Amino acid sequence: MAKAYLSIGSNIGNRIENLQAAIDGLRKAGISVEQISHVYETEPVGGVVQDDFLNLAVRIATQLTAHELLDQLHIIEQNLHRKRLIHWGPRTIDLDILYYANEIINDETLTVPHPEIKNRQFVLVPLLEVANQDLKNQVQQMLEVTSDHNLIVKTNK
Ligand SMILES: Nc1nc2nc(S)n(CCO)c2c(=O)[nH]1
Repeated sequence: MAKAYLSIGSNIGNRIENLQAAIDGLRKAGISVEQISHVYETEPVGGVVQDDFLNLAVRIATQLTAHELLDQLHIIEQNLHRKRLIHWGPRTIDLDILYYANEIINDETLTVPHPEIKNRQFVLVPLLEVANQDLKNQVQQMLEVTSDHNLIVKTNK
C-alpha cells in the first residue's frame, strides 16, 4: 500500500457537503482515508475573482498507482459535477495529489509532488495536520517562507 496526500477544495454549492462527498468517493473506491484535517475557509488564489473556498487535506493509503489514483480523482470530480470552465476558476470540487509515496512524476498528465505546494497556505496548513513527522518538518519550513498570505481560517469542522 502506498501512502499519499491529497488536497481537496470546493467553492461552489454546499461546500462542506461537497468535501464530504469527495471523501465518501475515496472510500467507495477502496481507498483507505487514514486522517482528515480540519476544514479551512480560505481566500481564492490564482487571480480569478471567485468565492472563498473550503479546503482540507487527507492522508490516504492505496494500492492504486499514482496515475490510477489520478483517474479515480477525476471520476469523483465528474460525479460531483465539476465543470472546468475557467482555468483556476470556481469548482464544486477539486482533488489534487500533493505527494504519492516518495515518487517524483513529471509527465503530460501528472506532476508529483504538486508544483504549487510551497506557494499555497491553503494546502500547507491542512497538510501540516495530517503529515507524518518527516513531512511535517518540510511543511513547517515551507510555511515559514511562503509568500502566500491569503486569509485562512480554521473552522470547527
Ligand atoms: N483558496 C483556494 N484557492 C484556490 N485557487 C484554486 S485554482 N484552487 C483550486 C485548487 O488548485 C484553490 C483552492 O482550492 N483554494
